[in-house]
Amino acid sequence: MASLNVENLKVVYRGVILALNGVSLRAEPGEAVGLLGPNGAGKSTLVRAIAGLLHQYEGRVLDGKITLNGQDITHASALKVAALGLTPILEGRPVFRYLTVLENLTAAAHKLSPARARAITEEVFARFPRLYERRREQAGYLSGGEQQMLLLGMALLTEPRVLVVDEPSLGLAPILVEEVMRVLGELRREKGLTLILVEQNARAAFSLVERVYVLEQGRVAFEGSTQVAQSDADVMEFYLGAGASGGFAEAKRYRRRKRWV
Ligand SMILES: Nc1ncnc2c1ncn2[C@@H]1O[C@H](COP(=O)(O)OP(=O)(O)OP(=O)(O)O)[C@@H](O)[C@H]1O
Repeated sequence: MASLNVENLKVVYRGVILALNGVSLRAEPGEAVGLLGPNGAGKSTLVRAIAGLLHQYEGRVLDGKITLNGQDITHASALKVAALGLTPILEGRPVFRYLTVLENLTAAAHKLSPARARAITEEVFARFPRLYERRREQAGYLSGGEQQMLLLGMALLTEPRVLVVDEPSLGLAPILVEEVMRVLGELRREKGLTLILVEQNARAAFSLVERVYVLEQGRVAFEGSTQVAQSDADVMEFYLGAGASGGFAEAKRYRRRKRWV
C-alpha cells in the first residue's frame, strides 16, 4: 500500500496559463479519494502532474510538492513514477487502437517476467470475460465500456500500488458506469490499492470513495468525507443539481448565483 501527498501545487501551461493554483490533496495507503469538479477545473492537470506527464502537454510545476510514500516525485519522469508503483489511467481511453486486445495487454506487461505476465493476463481475462472473447480483435473496435475494462486490465499488468483513474465513466451508459465502479472497488479491496478517482459523475464517485476533493478554477473548493459532501447542500446543488427544487435548470441558475473561489 502507498500514500500520496500533494502540497500547495501550482501548475502552469506554456508559461502563462495557471491551471492549478495551490492545490493540496492526500490519499492514505489503501484509501479511495474522489476528485470532482466541472470542466476546466484542473482535474486532469493534477493527474498529469502526479503521473510525471506535464511536459507532454507543455505544462510544468511552478511551486509545491508531490510525494509518493514520502519520496519526492514533483519533477520525476513518468517512468520513474511508474517504477514507484503509481499507474495513471488517462482520460479519452488511450488504448492502442490498431493492436488487438491481447497485444495491448502484452504491451502493458513489458516489465514482467513471461510467467508473471501470463498469470496476470489470465486473471484479467477471468475478471473480464468479454475481453477474452474479443482478445484477437483490434482494440479500436471495442465499445467504450470494453475499452475501459481493457485499460483496467493493462493497469493491472503494471502491478500498481496507486491507481489514478481519470473520468472512467465518461460516455458510458449508467449500467456500465456501475460496472466500472464495482470493478474498481473490487480491485482496490483485493489488491490493497490506493485509488484516486477523477470524475464529473459525482454520484458514481460517491459509490466508491471515502473522501472527496472538489476542484474549481484550479483550487480546492471543498474537501471532506463522502458523507459530509453528500449532506452539504452547496456541494450537492452545485455539482449534482440535486437541490431542494431539483432539476438541471435550477442547478444552472444556482451555479450562476454562487461563487466558490
Ligand atoms: N495542454 C494545455 N495547454 C494549455 N492549457 C491547458 C492544457 N491542458 C489544460 N489546459 C487548461 O488548464 C485548465 C485545467 O484543465 P484540465 O484539463 O486540467 O481540467 P479538467 O478539470 O480535467 O477538465 P475536464 O473535466 O474538461 O477534463 C483549463 O483552463 C484548460 O483550458
